[in-house]
Amino acid sequence: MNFLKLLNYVGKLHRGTLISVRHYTPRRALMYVPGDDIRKLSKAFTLNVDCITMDCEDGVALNKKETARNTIRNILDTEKNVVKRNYDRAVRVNPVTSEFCQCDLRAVLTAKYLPDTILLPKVDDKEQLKWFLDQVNSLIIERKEIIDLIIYVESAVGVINFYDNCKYAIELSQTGKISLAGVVFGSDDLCASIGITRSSDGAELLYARQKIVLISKAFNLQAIDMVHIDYKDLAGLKKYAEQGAQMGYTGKQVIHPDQIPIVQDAFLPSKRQVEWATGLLESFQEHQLKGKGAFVYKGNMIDMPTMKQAQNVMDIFKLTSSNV
Ligand SMILES: CC(=O)SCCNC(=O)CCNC(=O)[C@H](O)C(C)(C)COP(=O)(O)OP(=O)(O)OC[C@H]1O[C@@H](n2cnc3c(N)ncnc32)[C@H](O)[C@@H]1OP(=O)(O)O
Ligand SMILES: CC(=O)C(=O)O
Ligand SMILES: [Mg+2]
Repeated sequence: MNFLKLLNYVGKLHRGTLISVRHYTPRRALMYVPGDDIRKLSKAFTLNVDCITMDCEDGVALNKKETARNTIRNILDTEKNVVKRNYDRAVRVNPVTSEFCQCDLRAVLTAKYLPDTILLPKVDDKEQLKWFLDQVNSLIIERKEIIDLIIYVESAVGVINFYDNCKYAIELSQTGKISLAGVVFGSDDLCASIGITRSSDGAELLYARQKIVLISKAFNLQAIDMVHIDYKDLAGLKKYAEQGAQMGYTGKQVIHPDQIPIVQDAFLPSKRQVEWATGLLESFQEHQLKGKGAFVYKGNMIDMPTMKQAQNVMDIFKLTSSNV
């Protein structure tokens, strides 16, 4: 059996943990750019980054909210950066509970070219999602495009309601023009919501960090890990990025260009991992044909669950390597 047939075969045995939605947009690094900062916006579009998030929310001062949404609208109205690009063009609007959300949505969703993705911060409950999805669907009802939605978990209430919120957003998005694709862990707002003081090892965030990735994967959603605000600490960033990838996160938020390559490397399986997975899958198939469910590969006992882990590595590699 050749390798492609083998992959199809194991694919039938195990549909990867990742994404059963209509398409997969890699978002290893999701980079914020304040929507009112033209210099940074221009620079962002020259960078090799999976996702550029033009921000209307917390990276923008209260007295610059209008400037930010108008600047983003202008960018969306121009053809530049629309074709021949391999980045996700996203907008983070203000939360539903703010006075700005409706104006942000109107500005962004009546533009000549729609963003690929809308990020909705501070999602606490189903009522907020209902209001938001009604607004979006009414604004883009006549448009051909379908937009990805990414929601934020960043409050005590948001963490508690997270499962129900995901379920509800998926139900609602099945009938509309916006489709839930992922979740962002907003660790800084969560610290503020709970009264957390950050430590160097992040132990105080572990429960929420694990709960968010667990529930996201239960719904086949992308999970995007926390921001590393000490943006000059690239060693610390690498450690947290690799840890997030090990935990099952599919990407991480970044705030500075220097953070991009470290994060994008961490969320793409390495050559060594791909070789390990490829060899394991081949060996698994050979042993299956010989009637052996458990065997030894590189010193470890392998059976079906390890084969599925190897398949995950290959799934992530195939889904994200298109952007490399
Ligand atoms: C918790 C949250 O909500 S996180 C999301 C909200 N926060 C943000 O969006 C912050 C985004 N980041 C930033 O604004 C900036 O990186 C800061 C304020 C942290 C540091 O900014 P600076 O002091 O300008 O950084 P620095 O001088 O190292 O920048 C180097 C170059 O990268 C550019 N740059 C820095 N950050 C960004 C960015 N996020 N996007 C695009 N370009 C950027 C700078 O403009 C500069 O380019 P230039 O020399 O051509 O002007
Ligand atoms: C990224 C973000 O919004 C937060 O950490 O609160
Ligand atoms: Mg936040």
